[in-house]
Amino acid sequence: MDVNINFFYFMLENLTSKIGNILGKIAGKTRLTEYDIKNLLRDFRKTLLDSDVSWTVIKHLLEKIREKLEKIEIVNKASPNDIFIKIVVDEFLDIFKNSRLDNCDKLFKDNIGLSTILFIGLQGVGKTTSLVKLANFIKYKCSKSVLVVSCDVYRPAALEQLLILSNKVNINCFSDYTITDSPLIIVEKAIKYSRLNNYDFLIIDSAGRSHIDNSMMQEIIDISAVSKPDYSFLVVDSMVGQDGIRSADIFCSNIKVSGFFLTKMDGDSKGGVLLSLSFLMKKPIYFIGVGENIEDISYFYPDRIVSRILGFGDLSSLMEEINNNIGFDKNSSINKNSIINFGLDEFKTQLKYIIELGGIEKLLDKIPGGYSVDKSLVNKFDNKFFSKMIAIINSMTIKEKKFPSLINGSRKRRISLGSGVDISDISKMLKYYEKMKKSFLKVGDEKSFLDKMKKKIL
Ligand SMILES: Nc1nc2c(ncn2[C@@H]2O[C@H](COP(=O)(O)OP(=O)(O)OP(=O)(O)O)[C@@H](O)[C@H]2O)c(=O)[nH]1
Repeated sequence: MDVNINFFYFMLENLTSKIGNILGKIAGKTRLTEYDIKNLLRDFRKTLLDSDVSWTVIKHLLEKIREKLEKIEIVNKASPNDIFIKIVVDEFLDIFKNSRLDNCDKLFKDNIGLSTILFIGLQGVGKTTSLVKLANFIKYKCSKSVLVVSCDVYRPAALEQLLILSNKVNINCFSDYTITDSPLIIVEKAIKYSRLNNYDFLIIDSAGRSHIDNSMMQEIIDISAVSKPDYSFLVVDSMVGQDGIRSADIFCSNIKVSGFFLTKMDGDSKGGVLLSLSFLMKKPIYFIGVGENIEDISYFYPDRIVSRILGFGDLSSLMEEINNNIGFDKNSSINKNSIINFGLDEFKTQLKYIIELGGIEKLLDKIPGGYSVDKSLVNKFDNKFFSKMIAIINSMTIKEKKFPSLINGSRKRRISLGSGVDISDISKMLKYYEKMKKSFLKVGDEKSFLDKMKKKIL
């Protein structure tokens, strides 16, 4: 198990995080001059802009951070780096203070009678998928009965999509209405049906439009008036940047939105939209969507998003995923013996982990600075590449796997025949293995900035 930690250190070793670059400029200083602060904030502004944080939020943050930096006397062992990070993280977490809803399943577990939840949002943001994700969450995690209904009368495919998705996870979908029924009639019928059948939750999918217009808004206001939702979740696509903020503003000024469901957080989203939404709308983020599957729903953990925005990656989620998928203990320490005994069988296990965790691209997405890694480099290390290396190792004898230095030309020819790969690939694989082992040993000794940051985050 210890080897796993070293493996991730190996991944971190050659990467630089955005914040790491900024802090590099003040490393070793005992105090910050006015000039340092000016430069620090200028670089930091760029980091925030790159992370899709809106200008109003940036201005607020820079002001607060400047104030604190100017006031702070650097005492004892605290370095300007540590102080700067602490101030920034505190400010970010302050913006997310409404969103610390770790126990929001309690909200659903504690309901009495019928509760209604309304899903609203623009077309294609992931409304229907998120609605079924939440229905599934409430049914299976909170042990409550759930009915879903679509009142999108404009697109027959909308009902069909909801039916298909909800059937997949055995969630009941209300469809006892005619095509001439208006959205309000459908909602009234669904509420009546839910009450008669003692459902705990009714989740309503409203029609999405490509842009907000008056008739759409009026329809949602009317649905909201009829269904009197206990929660109205505005679904926002985290990839859309500032457009998401503008539409959220219009929704929030017209109807009572309880909070947000941010989708597609598994994509290239840099997290800034969440910060902007939280600051500008002053409403909590309840859930995030982290994939296309129904199980891909997560509570919103502010600290994880903060580390993503700052370019530290999403190490906590990554470690949790590893834990869930392969029983990895994040508290285990680096053990030199396990690195020294790191043979090709252990190497194969690491390769399998990468495949199980969704490939190198998914991993990079969550480690510090990972998103900034050259994509063409990432493409070279796709799952095909890892599977090829596994096939090579599978064609080796036990002795060869333990003592790879035994693998000479004739052994390579035999392995090449057995695994169906070129001899050059075997040499490449052995080189890669040696490099990884060396890095493990080296990183095991180092206390680099990223090592320290990793500990702070985990
Ligand atoms: N990667 C990823 N894809 C998602 C996520 N949530 C939804 N999607 C995808 O986004 C696309 C649109 O999702 P829908 O649920 O149809 O979106 P919608 O808002 O209901 O769309 P309309 O019904 O047209 O208004 C689908 O391909 C979903 O699989 C997510 O968290 N991650």
